[in-house]
Formats: sequence, C-alpha cells, structure tokens
Amino acid sequence: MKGKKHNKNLQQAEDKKRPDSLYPINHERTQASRDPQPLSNSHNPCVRRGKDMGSLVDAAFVQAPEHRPKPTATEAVVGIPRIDLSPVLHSPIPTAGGAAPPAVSSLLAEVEAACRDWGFFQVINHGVPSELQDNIMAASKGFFALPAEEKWKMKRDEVNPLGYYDTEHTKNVRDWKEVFDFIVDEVPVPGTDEFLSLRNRWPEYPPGFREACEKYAKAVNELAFRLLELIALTLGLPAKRLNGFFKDQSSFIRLNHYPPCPSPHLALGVGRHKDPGALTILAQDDVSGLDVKRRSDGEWIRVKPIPNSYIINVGDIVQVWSNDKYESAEHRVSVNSERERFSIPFFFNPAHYVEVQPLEELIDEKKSPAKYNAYNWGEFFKSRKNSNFKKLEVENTQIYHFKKVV
Ligand SMILES: O=C(O)CCC(=O)C(=O)O
Ligand SMILES: [Fe+2]
Repeated sequence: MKGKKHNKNLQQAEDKKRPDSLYPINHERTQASRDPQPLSNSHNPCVRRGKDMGSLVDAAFVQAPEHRPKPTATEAVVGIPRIDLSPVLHSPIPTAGGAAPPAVSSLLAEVEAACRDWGFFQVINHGVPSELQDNIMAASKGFFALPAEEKWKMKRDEVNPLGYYDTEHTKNVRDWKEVFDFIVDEVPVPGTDEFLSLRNRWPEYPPGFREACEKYAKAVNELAFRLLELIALTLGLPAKRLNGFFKDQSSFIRLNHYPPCPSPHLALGVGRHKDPGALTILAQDDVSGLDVKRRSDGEWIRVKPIPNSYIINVGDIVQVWSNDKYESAEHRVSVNSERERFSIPFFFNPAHYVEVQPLEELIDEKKSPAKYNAYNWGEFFKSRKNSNFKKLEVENTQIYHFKKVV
C-alpha cells in the first residue's frame, strides 16, 4: 500500500473489480471480516498489521466502487446554511410563530428553509459554553488513546449496547472508526426490556471523563429542546407541541474517533446513512470529513468545520412527523491518511414507547394524507442497533418500510 505504483494499480483496478478482489486477500481475512474480532493496535484499531500484509485495509472496510469517496472533496460555494441563534439565546421562544418578534421570525424562516432545502445547518451563538465542548473533546481523546485492553473493559455487548465499540457496520460495510456511547437520561423506563433499560458504563481513565460527559450532555440537551421548539414553530405548531415525546427520552451521545486510514479512497469513517432519531447535534474538531448529500443534485458536499459551532440535521422522525415537509438527508464521513478526527454527535431521540407517525395537525385526508404508517420507536431503535452490531446479509429497518402505498 505504500508504493506509488501499487496505489496506481489499485486505482485502475477499482472500477473493474469487486472490492473483495482488490487485495491479496487470503481466506482467513475474508472470514475475519464476516465475524469481526477485537483488533489489537490501540492507536489505530482499524489497521491490521501482518508480516505478509504491511498495513492494509481489511476487506470488511472496503466500500463498493459506487460508494467510494472522490479523491478530492467538493466544497460548495454555498454550503449548508449557517444560522445565528442569538435571537432566542437569552429570551424565551414565543409560544406561536405568528406572535414572534421580527428577529425571531426571520430566524424561523432560515430554519425552515434549511430543513426544507438541506435537512442540515450549522448554528453559532447556540448557548453551549465552549469550555464544556473542549472538556468532552479532551476526555474523548484521552479515552481513545488508552491501550486496547483498557477500552475493551467498556465494550458493548448484545444486552447493553452502550460503551466502547470498534466494529460497527453501516449498510453491512465496516466503518473506519471506534466509538463510545452513553445515554443522556439514565432513568429506568417502565415496561421496557433489558435491552432498552440501558445503563451507562464509565471508564476509570482518563480521570474526569464521566463528569465531562455528563455536564456536556446537560448543556446540549437544552440546545436540543430549543431547536425542537423552533422546528415545531416552523411547522405552524405551538412551540412545545413535540416536547412531550421526549419525556423519558432515549437520547444518547457518541464519541467518535476516526483514526488515519491508509486507503481513504476505499473506506469510510461512517458509510452513507440517514440518522433515525429526531435531531442530531454534532460537534466536530478542525479536521473535516462530514459529507452531506446535496438534495438538488445528489452531490456529496464537505461540511467545513467552524470553530465552536454545531452541525444540526433532521432525522427520520422529524421527516415522518412533518409528513415529508422536511427530509432527513443522507450523509457519510470520509477519512484521510494523515490526521485522526474526533466528532461528538448528540442523537436527540424520543421515549422508546413513542409511536412515530405524521402529526395529525399536518394531515388532511383529502389534500395531504398521511404518508407513513405508525411505528414504535423502541422497536425501530432495537432492530437498528442489532443490525449495527453484526454484519447481516439483509438491509436493516428504514422508514420507507413504513411508507404508505398510495
Ligand atoms: O462524525 C461525523 O461527522 C458524523 C457522524 C455521523 O453521521 C453519525 O455518527 O451518525
Ligand atoms: Fe449520522
């Protein structure tokens, strides 16, 4: 993989061959891809080093040719909208959009256009103290730098999907990353099974890890509710119309670490996907990598990091609630061979028992009938988590499975 000539040969072979035949793959490796094993390199858990292999990308990570990133990222002249939240930072959000002061009305218009045209936007002046973001980033870096044995003490299993994990698959291709997940509200929810009554795992090292995570979660949770209320207003609903769904919320935070990748043109940090929850609030460091699929032409657009901002995207649940007024946009994470990248998404999810369906106020049986059948969020979440845990032969649950046939 090191020599230029070898790279060139790989490049030429790319579009002609299936991914599995790109490398000198022996049967043992292919088998290992089907049944992921813990990897032993603590600094770069995705790279396998072997006598005969140098440091190659395991076949499990290789994307099909049509899903591989282009050698250079596209940075749009007009990228995802940047929205200044200061009009609602220090004053309460009005209960109805119509009664809003002019600065809030124009903010609502910006949020509405961003959700409609991109499904993504960046926010500045969001109210989360930068110190909390710095602390959790430092905690995340400290944790992922631990020896593999230490991280495995926190390893996720089939009963409790929280904690450390380095073999997640997106659409059945392994992601070039390691993660640590924790839930925001650790309250037992009556009537839920073991899988859904989640308990956080907290590592002993680095010191202060838990405190940094919990303080950060509290602050971003406030931002999440503020965004939810703005979105409700843009749908012509009372500001707090959606808040009830988040009593007993199942939101969780993920610490993502994308190590440098020797073949960034073949693998992805996270394969293309749409977030299944309501909203995602993402902090990223200064290494770019998030690509959003532009709705107008299907082009992958790289999101430029803005220090101390958040990237917001609407998830599948907002798509269903809004009956397709807003669509959850496809995105992915590209990796690079030089620098590791850290990101921290907050997945704002309702209670497990919520039945997700188009909001009745937005439905008119004649003019705009409901486009989705109701589905249970807990069941959906569970089937998604199970499919990310193992490589399956079939596609996992998607909201279009609940789309009504008209
Ligand atoms: O790391 C990122 O920029 C995005 C990660 C992401 O899309 C996800 O974890 O769902
Ligand atoms: Fe995502």
